[in-house]
Amino acid sequence: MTASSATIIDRLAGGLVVSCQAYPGEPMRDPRTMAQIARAAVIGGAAGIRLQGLDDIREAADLDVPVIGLWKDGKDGVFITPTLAHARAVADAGADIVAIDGTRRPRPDGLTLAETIAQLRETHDVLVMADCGSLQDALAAEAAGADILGTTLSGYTGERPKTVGPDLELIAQVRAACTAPIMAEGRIHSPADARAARNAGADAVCVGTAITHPATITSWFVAALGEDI
Ligand SMILES: CC(=O)N[C@H](C=O)[C@@H](O)[C@H](O)[C@H](O)COP(=O)(O)O
Repeated sequence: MTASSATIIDRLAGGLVVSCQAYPGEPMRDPRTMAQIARAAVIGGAAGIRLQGLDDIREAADLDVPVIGLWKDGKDGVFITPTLAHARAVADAGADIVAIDGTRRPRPDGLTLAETIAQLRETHDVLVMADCGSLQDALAAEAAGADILGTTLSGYTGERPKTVGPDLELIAQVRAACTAPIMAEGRIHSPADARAARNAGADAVCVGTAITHPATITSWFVAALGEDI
């Protein structure tokens, strides 16, 4: 790890990363809008920002916090920065950390996770966050050379139940078995959830929907108003 890589990890330690993503067809799906939300999150104290899509990453070039970039291609199976080519493009767009699918599933380009990380490092000086779905994924991702282990895909790959809040059990399992920094991510919907994720052993916490997806947040309130008391 280079000195600058260590600095980036240090800057995220103990902090909140805000994931700013809008989905295809949604009104806020616009790189400028996502960059504005990212800047607002930084004003609020975000230690890092997670952005999806090459244009969104480029648009946020002026942020002075580390940017975790990814490129979602597809909706099923391996779709988070699924190939080496996607990973290189995310790095070229300016991400400090490239988030890639960190599961043990076959990748579309036929490379293993270890080969992907090694070949990315031959061309780019970037950190790699492995988006994992289970302890087995995290162990394999650490062995493959990932710099950060994310719990991003817990509940989405069939190996773990989709918990109502964050998968605290998985965070604790990864803490006990791995030494790489852990990013708790996925269904962290409140400050209390974020604190619980840290208490379970996460080094940093990434929140998306509960901060940056107003359609979902609105639906939570609407559902609550529709409940009988
Ligand atoms: C599973 C998947 O595709 N996760 C994506 C990864 O980038 C995003 O859709 C999530 O919003 C992000 O992980 C943050 O999680 P949450 O929005 O639950 O705070």
